[in-house]
Amino acid sequence: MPTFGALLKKKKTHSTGSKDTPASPTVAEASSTLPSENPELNRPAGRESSDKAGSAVNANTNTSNNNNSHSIKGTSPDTQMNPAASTNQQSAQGANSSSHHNSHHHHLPHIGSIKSIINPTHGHHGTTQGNADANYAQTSQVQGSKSQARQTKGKYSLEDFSLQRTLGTGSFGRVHLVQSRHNHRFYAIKVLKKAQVVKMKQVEHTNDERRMLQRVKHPFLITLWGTFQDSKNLYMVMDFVEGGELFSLLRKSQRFPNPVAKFYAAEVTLALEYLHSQHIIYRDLKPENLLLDRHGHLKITDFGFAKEVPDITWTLCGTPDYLAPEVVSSKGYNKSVDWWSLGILIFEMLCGFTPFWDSGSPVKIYENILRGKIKFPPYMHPDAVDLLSQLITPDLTKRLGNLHGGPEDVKTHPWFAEVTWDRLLRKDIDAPYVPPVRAGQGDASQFDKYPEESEAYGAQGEDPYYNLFTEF
Ligand SMILES: Nc1ncnc2c1ncn2[C@@H]1O[C@H](COP(=O)(O)OP(=O)(O)OP(=O)(O)O)[C@@H](O)[C@H]1O
Repeated sequence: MPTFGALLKKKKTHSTGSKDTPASPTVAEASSTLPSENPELNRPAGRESSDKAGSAVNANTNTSNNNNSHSIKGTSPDTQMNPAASTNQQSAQGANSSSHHNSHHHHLPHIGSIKSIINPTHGHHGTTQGNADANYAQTSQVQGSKSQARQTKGKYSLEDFSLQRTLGTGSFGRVHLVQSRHNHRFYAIKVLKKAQVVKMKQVEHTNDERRMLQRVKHPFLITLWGTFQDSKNLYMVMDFVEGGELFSLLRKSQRFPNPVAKFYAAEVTLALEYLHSQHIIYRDLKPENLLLDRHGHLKITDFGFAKEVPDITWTLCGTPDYLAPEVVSSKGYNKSVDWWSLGILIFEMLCGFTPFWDSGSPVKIYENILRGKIKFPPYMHPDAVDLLSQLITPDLTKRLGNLHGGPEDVKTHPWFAEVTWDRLLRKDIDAPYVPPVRAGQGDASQFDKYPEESEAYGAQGEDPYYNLFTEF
């Protein structure tokens, strides 16, 4: 078993660049906006893009242990409000972190005292947003892949926001907490340096990220409100997911009790089911990319590797620990890779380390993946062992999720027996851990602190990459 210290570091995303097979024509730019979007601010502006992934989440329902008291009439206290919309003002206190969250701190958060998190009898006080999600859930099943894309291109500009602290950094830039100058709500803006994106051959992935995020709408996926760009950077405006990364919670907890892991795994399963129904493979599942909203529900962030793939693709990308053997050995692959990664995620949540981890060396990890031997610790529930054996299996004809029954096979596995899937989708089940955040205040205390950069955004000037990010 790896030492705990070695595991505190975040896992790096890897990519060989954009070599995917040509995906089917991407969804056309939206012809209509969502009803909640405010058309006020449709500026013909530049574009921005973002790349790579990190982790951020956001959520929108009240649960019985929700301590938020900040509802604005008629809306969820959460986000789901167009940054440009002028609405009732919330207190515009500057965001800011007070208590820095120390990821090396080993105290256990209050997740041990979970009520039966999967038990539907606990639960629920849906807010407006929660109901909106529920409505969505119902209609989405019917509509299948006919979802409407939000209009995101060139929708905002830097002047619409006041920039606050850095929430996280990635390979191409950083993510900032920002406050809308219009509705005074808080958002997260991912800033990507174009030069860095180009240098790392991630132009196609960055454009894909924007396109995929624009398309998706699901309770457990981050919402992208808009994108823009200046001569140096691409910008993506997203919900601010206040509760921090699942990664931090997991490292503090060392490992999750069986029902806690089950709760998070179930929410991820629903998100994967949805993405796959849209013919999108996610390809970068890991706790670093799962954010907790203020109520403790998950939001998957970082669509830097998400791809529309009707059939198969070949790119080597993702994070070594989580790669399926067919990716490592450069065979064509499909959505089955996400089910493999779900297995790795569940393993990591239950054990505190990934099954193929090996002194942090990607090459050794790849060897272990191809060898395919997993040691399940004795404390792992037999149902979990059975599920993981079926997810983390190199044989694509045997991998759960990739069989005839599709995601249903995963959802009906005995390990998930107590999960009431429809209620979970409505966020009608209390999360096992509610992050201690001051809701709606731009409270970034759940995020690590990062040194701020002095270079100002919004530079005018020549843009050598003007033709590469036209969708932003
Ligand atoms: N919507 C959000 N709300 C709150 N925090 C966020 C949000 N999006 C991202 N973050 C924070 O910023 C970090 C970096 O974001 P992200 O992973 O998307 O960037 P990246 O450039 O893709 O990173 P990487 O190179 O690791 O893939 C995340 O780990 C998370 O902590």
